[in-house]
Amino acid sequence: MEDTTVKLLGNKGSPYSHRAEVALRLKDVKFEFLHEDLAHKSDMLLRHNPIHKKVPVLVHGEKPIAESLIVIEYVDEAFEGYNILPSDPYERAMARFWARFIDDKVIPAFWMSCWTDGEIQKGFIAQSKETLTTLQRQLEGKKFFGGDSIGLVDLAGCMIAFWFAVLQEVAGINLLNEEDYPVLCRWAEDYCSVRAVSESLLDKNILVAFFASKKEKIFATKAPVYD
Ligand SMILES: N[C@@H](CCC(=O)N[C@@H](CS)C(=O)NCC(=O)O)C(=O)O
Repeated sequence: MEDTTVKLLGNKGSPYSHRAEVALRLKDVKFEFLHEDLAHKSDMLLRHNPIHKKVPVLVHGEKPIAESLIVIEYVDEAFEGYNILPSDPYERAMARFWARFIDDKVIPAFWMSCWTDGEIQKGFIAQSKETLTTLQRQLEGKKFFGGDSIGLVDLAGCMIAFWFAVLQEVAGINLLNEEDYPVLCRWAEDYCSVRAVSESLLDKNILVAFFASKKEKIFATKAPVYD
């Protein structure tokens, strides 16, 4: 008989892992969450994602799927129920465009704004403000990027909705705030209160403590630190 079990190799502290987990919860897929300690990766992770060695990896039966945005699309296509991507081809293309914009532009500029200082930081803060303003414009007149319910771009933006507040608190900056980004902040609250999302999130204080304990190392390397 064909193996149809679903396993998610993930880590609750990872926004990329969160994307995959919420996708499965939205679809009501029964899955086993296999926690990965990223300082000591399991053989299963290394075997299933030998190229990037990162979470998330979805394992459907014997088949591994890596890279969070690809996992979301796979989950949307492989399982019935909730539609994460729009059915209209143009709308799908636009959702993919904005999800990529978040990964390629919004996250890197914000991350570097947190872990640099002086003139270099000023440059990243300017970039970050521009990307957040551009993204906020996409939300005008809508509850979620996906419309009335969350979709691909909302999942892609989970780091903005939850992790950015943690990072800026630890870094001591105040980039994403109510005054400058009222629409994004309202969206962040709405996103975090969707059940599939809140069930997947760690307590914010745990994340603050985690990043605070790694602050100097991250500042020095500009990269996430897992050990
Ligand atoms: N582009 C990847 C990024 C995934 C990623 O960066 N995962 C991190 C956790 S937040 C990871 O597993 N890092 C382990 C490592 O870099 O060694 C995706 O979208 O899935």
